[in-house]
Amino acid sequence: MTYSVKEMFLTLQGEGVNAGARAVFVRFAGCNLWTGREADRAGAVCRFCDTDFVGTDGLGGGKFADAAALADAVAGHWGEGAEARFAVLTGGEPMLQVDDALVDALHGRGFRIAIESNGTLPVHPGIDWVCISPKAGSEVVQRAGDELKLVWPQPGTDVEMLEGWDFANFLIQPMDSAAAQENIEAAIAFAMDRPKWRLTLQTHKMLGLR
Ligand SMILES: C[S@@+](CC[C@H](N)C(=O)[O-])C[C@H]1O[C@@H](n2cnc3c(N)ncnc32)[C@H](O)[C@@H]1O
Ligand SMILES: Nc1nc2[nH]cc(C(=O)O)c2c(=O)[nH]1
Ligand code: SF4
Ligand SMILES: [Mg+2]
Repeated sequence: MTYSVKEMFLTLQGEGVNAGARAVFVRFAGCNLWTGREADRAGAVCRFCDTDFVGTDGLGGGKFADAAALADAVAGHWGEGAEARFAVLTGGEPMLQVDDALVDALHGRGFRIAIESNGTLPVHPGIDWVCISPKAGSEVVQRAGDELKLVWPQPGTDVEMLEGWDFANFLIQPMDSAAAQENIEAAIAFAMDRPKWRLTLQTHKMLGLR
């Protein structure tokens, strides 16, 4: 199958338990919770997205004809060295495109695979690190994984229900917006109130990384 990728880049994972890890990011085009067009944002299920995932015109992006071509490009971004190869599949919503062939091709090139998903589609069982970020007003079907990363505040979130899901780590991430400072304070208060959760920050934005 053909994969549509907005952009691809080598950086440090900025968020979550793996923050600080060298990783190739693959940003798939398209999402099922927003078209990506500003005109549609107010009416979307997910209205706070900080990312351009429309089209395939970003740096390192494009249409990849098959899994081998995409995995070769990921390996090219990583460069020499077989140790600790790490790829993060994000978007957009990566589970609209990730399939057996891609998981096998990345594993075949020695990559540990992480995913950033909204959880509305089941995550591929071959993924090595599953990060789910639930969106208020959506139906999350992927209720197990390595980290649940809740962007905060999101009115309408049933926090007690989330706490019953089968995740190894529960993370609270302040929403980046015009109200970023208030949102940081709200996320700190959340973590102070609920010891099961830990604060995570978008460190790449603070460090000037992609
Ligand atoms: C752009 S999304 C792509 C992956 C997937 N669609 C998802 O939502 O998890 C990557 C991560 O950024 C988070 N995110 C998006 N907009 C944000 C914002 N304004 N502030 C903080 N985190 C945000 C998402 O919740 C998700 O954890
Ligand atoms: N450095 C860096 N870390 C990230 N963690 C999650 C990201 C994403 O947009 O999915 C992201 C990103 O875009 N850049
Ligand atoms: S689900 Fe993820 S990619 Fe889609 S609009 Fe929301 S934050 Fe952006
Ligand atoms: Mg991002």
